[in-house]
Amino acid sequence: MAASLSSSSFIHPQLRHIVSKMTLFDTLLFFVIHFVDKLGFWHRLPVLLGLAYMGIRRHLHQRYNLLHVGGINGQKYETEEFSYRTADGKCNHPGDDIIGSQGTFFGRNMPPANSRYGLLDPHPTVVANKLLERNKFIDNGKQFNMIACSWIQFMIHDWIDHMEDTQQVELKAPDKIADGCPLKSFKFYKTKKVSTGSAYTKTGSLNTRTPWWDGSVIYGNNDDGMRKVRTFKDGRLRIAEDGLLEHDENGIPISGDIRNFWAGFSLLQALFVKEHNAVCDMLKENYPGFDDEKLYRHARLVTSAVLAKIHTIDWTVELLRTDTLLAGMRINWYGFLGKKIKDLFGHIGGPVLSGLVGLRRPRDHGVPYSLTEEFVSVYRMHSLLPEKFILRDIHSTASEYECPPVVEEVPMREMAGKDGEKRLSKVGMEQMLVSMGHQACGAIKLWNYPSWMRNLVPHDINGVDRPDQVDMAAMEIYRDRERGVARYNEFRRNLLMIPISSWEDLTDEEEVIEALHDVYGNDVEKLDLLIGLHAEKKIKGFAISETAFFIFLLIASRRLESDRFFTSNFNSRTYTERGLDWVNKTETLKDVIDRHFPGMTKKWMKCTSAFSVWDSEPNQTTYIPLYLRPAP
Ligand code: HEM
Repeated sequence: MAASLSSSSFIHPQLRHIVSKMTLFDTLLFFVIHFVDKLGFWHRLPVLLGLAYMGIRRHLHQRYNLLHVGGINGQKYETEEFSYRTADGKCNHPGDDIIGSQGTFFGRNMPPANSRYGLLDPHPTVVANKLLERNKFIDNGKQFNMIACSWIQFMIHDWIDHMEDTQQVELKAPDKIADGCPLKSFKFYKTKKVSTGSAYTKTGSLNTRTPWWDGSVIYGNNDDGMRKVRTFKDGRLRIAEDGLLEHDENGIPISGDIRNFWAGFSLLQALFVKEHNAVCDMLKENYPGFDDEKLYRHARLVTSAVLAKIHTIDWTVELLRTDTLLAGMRINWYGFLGKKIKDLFGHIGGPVLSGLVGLRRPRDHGVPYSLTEEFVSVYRMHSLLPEKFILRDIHSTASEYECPPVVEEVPMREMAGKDGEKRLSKVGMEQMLVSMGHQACGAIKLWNYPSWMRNLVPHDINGVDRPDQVDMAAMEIYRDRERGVARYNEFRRNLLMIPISSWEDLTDEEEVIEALHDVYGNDVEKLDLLIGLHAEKKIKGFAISETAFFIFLLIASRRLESDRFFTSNFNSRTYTERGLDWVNKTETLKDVIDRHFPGMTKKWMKCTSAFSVWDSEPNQTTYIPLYLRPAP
């Protein structure tokens, strides 16, 4: 029955072979989303129907888009003995101590690319020059500010980084375009390929960060990293007198992850060190018997949960600004019944009614937790970064909510690395935060890749400048191909999306169609993933493409539901009564800013979320309950 359904002419011919592997029930569910996709309107459905569409899609992705890479080598352990987040991410999965720890494989959301194209076809520098190179900075309007841009780098540095090989590769721009390239040739380390023992992918790559949402960006990814950042007194982390990160004798910040740091990123690290230390103080006051270790462990649990919560119900909601996504993200945390019911009765009735957080058992859908190659690729969002950072005067007499006057426009290169740290220490945390709040970040579009990143000094894992500059735009194209990430159309098919058959299916912009034609001819299969994600017509309110969103839909939930500390151990026994209370009472980044800088948002922030441009209008009150809202 399922086989005959999958050969139905209703299904796009290029999706039939994928659907033929589904169960009858899933084939029927696929029919529903495929029907809606053909009409192209899921995002215009009323909230409840939009949620149903997303629910079905997520279910199908959980069944067909989670692939484990590598063996399962871990040991059983006593979960009771490890009721805290370990330094290297071990001992989180209840049945296997290694899953999700530092140095484990990136998983996959689809088999490695089945591409007939070579690593240099078309040459990455040609793609970078003709399709990515920024002509004129395009911003994101009022939707997303520089705090939002730094936030996602902050999260990336919590979750993912590829282990490098010791061998380098050199990319040389072809003669015909070399003059237009900031670097005519450049060298970088290959991604390290490790044999996996898996049938469908002989080699894979390793994640040097712990993929759990465990705050490793401030706590480090292993024992050494953790020791560097702790004071070993009262659970607290190291922080300088001025509230910023401390630095080593070479001027490199001391924090959990310091690769490719810049002022906005290290500011967020400092803010969450403050948060951690404030949690320690609160715990110490309430539980005077706790020693340094106990205070540290509990404060880490609480702070990591605050990070995850802000990302889920504040950052993502601004990234994907629609009522359906607002409802969806709140359901992920609080469930359909909402915060009030959950606060009153606890987690009742399963993931839909009460959310993923607090589930009785972690759920990995039969595939051990990891973050995936495809997840890394859809988070290639360097176009969020502007050319200049706009520093503002917070001592001006501008009245409430007015945009404070500009003091200086600083080239982003000077805000990065050690120079950026010096700037930040002169400016101070408050001026930096208010300035970031008032500046829109870049839009994820073609021809908007930061030009200063096309000859960038990258850092090694210790935050030290590398001798070879790189053209990041070209390198990103190379990286996806090198790692066997499917090109755009294959990627869509694997995500059960309707593939494009002409450039006109991707975009209405004439200029873009012409440029795509110039680089890829008529061959839509050749289109690189990064370019497709940047060129795709966006859903109203979405700062990212729909294709990227479907990976998020799957992985954002997975980061919560697979983690013991967000599910079976999200309780007062593990977090303490007061610790859990702290998480429950913190809803947004604004709450954290208000805690550490009282008065700042009152004076400078007019909008609702600290991630939108601060002088923009607050969200309008609407009296229609969220779930009953009509189509946008
Ligand atoms: C000043 C800010 C930033 C700098 C200097 C920077 C620099 C870099 C560098 C040098 C790499 C390694 C490239 C490679 O070897 O393949 C990288 C990787 C990456 N960056 Fe950034 N980046 C910045 C901000 C951001 C932001 C805002 C995002 C937004 C999501 C982001 C997302 C990523 C991702 C997803 C990777 C791939 C990681 C991996 O290969 O595992 N970065 N970045």
